[in-house]
Amino acid sequence: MTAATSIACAATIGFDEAQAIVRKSCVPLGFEFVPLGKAGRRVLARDVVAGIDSPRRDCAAMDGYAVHSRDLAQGVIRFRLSGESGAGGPLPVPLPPGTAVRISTGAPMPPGADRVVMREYAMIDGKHVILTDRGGKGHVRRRGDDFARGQTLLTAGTRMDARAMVVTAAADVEGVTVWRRPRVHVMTNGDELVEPGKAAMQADTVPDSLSEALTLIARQWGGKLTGMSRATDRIDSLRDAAQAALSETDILVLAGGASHGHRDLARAALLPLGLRLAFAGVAMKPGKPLWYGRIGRTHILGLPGNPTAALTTARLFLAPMIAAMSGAGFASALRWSSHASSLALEEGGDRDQFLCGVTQGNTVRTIERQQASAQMMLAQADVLVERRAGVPAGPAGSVLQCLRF
Ligand SMILES: Nc1nc2c(c(=O)[nH]1)N[C@H]1C(S)=C(S)[C@@H](COP(=O)(O)OP(=O)(O)OC[C@H]3O[C@@H](n4cnc5c(N)ncnc54)[C@H](O)[C@@H]3O)O[C@H]1N2
Ligand code: MOO
Repeated sequence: MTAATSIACAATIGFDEAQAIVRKSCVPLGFEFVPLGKAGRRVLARDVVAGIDSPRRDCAAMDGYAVHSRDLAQGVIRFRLSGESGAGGPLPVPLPPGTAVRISTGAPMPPGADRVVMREYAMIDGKHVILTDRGGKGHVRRRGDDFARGQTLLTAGTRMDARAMVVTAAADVEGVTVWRRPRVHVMTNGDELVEPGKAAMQADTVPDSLSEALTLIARQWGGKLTGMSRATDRIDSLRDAAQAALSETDILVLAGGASHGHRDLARAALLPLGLRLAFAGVAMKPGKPLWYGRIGRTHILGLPGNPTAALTTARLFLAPMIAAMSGAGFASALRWSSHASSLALEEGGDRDQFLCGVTQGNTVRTIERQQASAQMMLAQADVLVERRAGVPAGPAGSVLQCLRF
């Protein structure tokens, strides 16, 4: 973290500088061993190494009959049936020449047999089978064909998705070493806020539309929610809620009370708890009041209360913070992609702008009336569109950088 600024002289810094400060400050938290059943979506801190060969023995790739290819080459078509090999069954005995064994996909090949004839090319004739396929394919999977014991199958940094889960289980590995998940506490504040569903009954209240959304973002990016609280616009309410959360929290996210009003007290309330501010105010739109600091080891991210501003800054700061602290890397949450604008673009303003956009194939349309306080446009937007400060106006078709929202 750069030299802490006091609340009184908090300065506005650039968007890139703000991201760089947060990025530098957020490192993985340490690792733990978890069983596979608890490893979903976690990030590997150690490679996954195969504990066995796969397949474990030479085995059939098709249902049919295992034979010596030499017999087929010599023109034998009528084979004496000498038993069966099934996956998970007893190991087959060596196959005498001129005989065939009925075999299932995945079952071990009898020693000596090197060819499977698919059952579609077989006709049973009493205790014999007539095999008519002379084609080139052996239909045998060799031991270790897919992977061999001791081979590295997944490297540290991989997120455990369903595909990684298949590979790990196939490697006969019962658990994995993963990065610890950052514990996140989401705190909103505002005297007007009530639980969704309770506003219609109380005049002048506003449904708290951020608590559940921020919780979801925290979970989506690999955080572990340890608490939610809703404070009023009073210093002691904010301070007490923060203090109660601090001991079991790696990231405390506060929404609201970030700006300059006489009731915007989030930073002031946390100063007595030892808040060291890194920045307060970022030259971005929306999100100007965004602030960040630390209390001891806990990261404190202060989001503006305006809902679209809160969600935009959460996507651009909270998501990569969690990704970095959970081992996936800050940049893994910031994969921008190019889309052609379907509209002509105005010149960029004096702050870096992040607009709500709607993609359609390779094109993107920025939503017309953008407001930090808006909420309905979030129902349509699927990306944030970057418009840097001062960029020149551009015609439709101009390429824009977009981030899945
Ligand atoms: N004099 C100035 N006023 C404002 C400035 C400024 O620079 N100078 N900045 C504006 C900007 S930009 C933003 S963004 C807002 C953000 O202000 P706060 O972070 O202090 O947010 P609040 O005042 O607490 O709330 C603003 C607005 O959002 C609603 N809100 C807050 N939390 C929630 C929630 N959990 N669910 C739903 N809605 C929420 C709140 O009711 C207010 O309407 O400040 C400008 N002002
Ligand atoms: O910066 Mo505010 O987030 O525009 O409304």
